[in-house]
Amino acid sequence: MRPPGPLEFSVALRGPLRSLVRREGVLVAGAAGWGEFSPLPGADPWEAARCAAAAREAAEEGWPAPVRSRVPVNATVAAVGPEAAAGLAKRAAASGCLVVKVKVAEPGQGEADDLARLEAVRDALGPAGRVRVDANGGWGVERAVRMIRLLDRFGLEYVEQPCATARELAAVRRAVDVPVAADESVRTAADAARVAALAAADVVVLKTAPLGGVRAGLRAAEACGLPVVVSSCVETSVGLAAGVALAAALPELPYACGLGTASLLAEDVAVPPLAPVGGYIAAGRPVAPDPARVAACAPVAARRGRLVAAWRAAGEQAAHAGAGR
Ligand SMILES: O=C(O)CCC(=O)c1ccccc1C(=O)O
Ligand SMILES: [Mg+2]
Repeated sequence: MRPPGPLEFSVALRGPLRSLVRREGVLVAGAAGWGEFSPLPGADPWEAARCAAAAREAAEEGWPAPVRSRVPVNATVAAVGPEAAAGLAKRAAASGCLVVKVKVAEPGQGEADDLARLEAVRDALGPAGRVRVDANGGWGVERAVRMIRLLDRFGLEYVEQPCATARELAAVRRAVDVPVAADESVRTAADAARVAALAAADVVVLKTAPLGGVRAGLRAAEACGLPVVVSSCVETSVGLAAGVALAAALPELPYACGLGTASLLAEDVAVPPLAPVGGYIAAGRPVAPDPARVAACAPVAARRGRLVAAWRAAGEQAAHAGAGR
């Protein structure tokens, strides 16, 4: 039987994560299963090509064998007010997830907002909880050093992408005791090696879609020789399965992964969603879209066809560039 053609989806987030309010893309089927193509808004054509390569790998090739049966995950808290942040952290803890990543350095907010949010999350989790922060490159070096020292009152597991560039990350890392994680600074295996060569990070965050797939993620981990955290781009459960496959195949996995993001979407294409139970996502569960859910997640009529066209263009670009290979 011929696999169904690419299926378009458009789903809102329950609340904004930075400027991200909606995720759109296509689900593609192949001999190995299902892949998701959903580059983040603002992805350049090369990144979109790597996203297409990741989707093609998922659909056509499948993934390397897992070396663990389950993947620990963190909960993700957007730059919301302290009451809302405490509520989310309590829900995470009650579900068995004691690691929470908190967004900081939100444009338009100040130090007091970050401090209040961190205090609320720390109080909600209690001493057994672990808290990490993600600035998405929003601080300069001086501000980062100052904020990291202030926020470390609440005990930071690490600080993700405090500044925009790898050189700035290195300067921050020399000045603070809190481990530094590189996210936006790593979109290729070469980037991962450069972060390591610059001593810019203690931890590298890897995302399967912008890297070009699970195998590309394994190569990036090897290229840097640093501990890695696998994180999502807030994909549907089909895309999250690739992140789980990477996390499950890595030789070492010392940190909880940012893959517990199905709950950030208002709707999903799979039943049940690929969500954590007791703080872990089971590895190796094949995820296929549910036809009724896909129909419910279809883009409005006026926008149909646009996402398939983007997928085809990115696929051609990937074939030329050898993305993900
Ligand atoms: O890592 C997590 O906890 C969730 C994923 C996340 O934060 C994220 C989601 C979409 C785009 C960027 C990011 C990011 O880590 O910066
Ligand atoms: Mg990040």
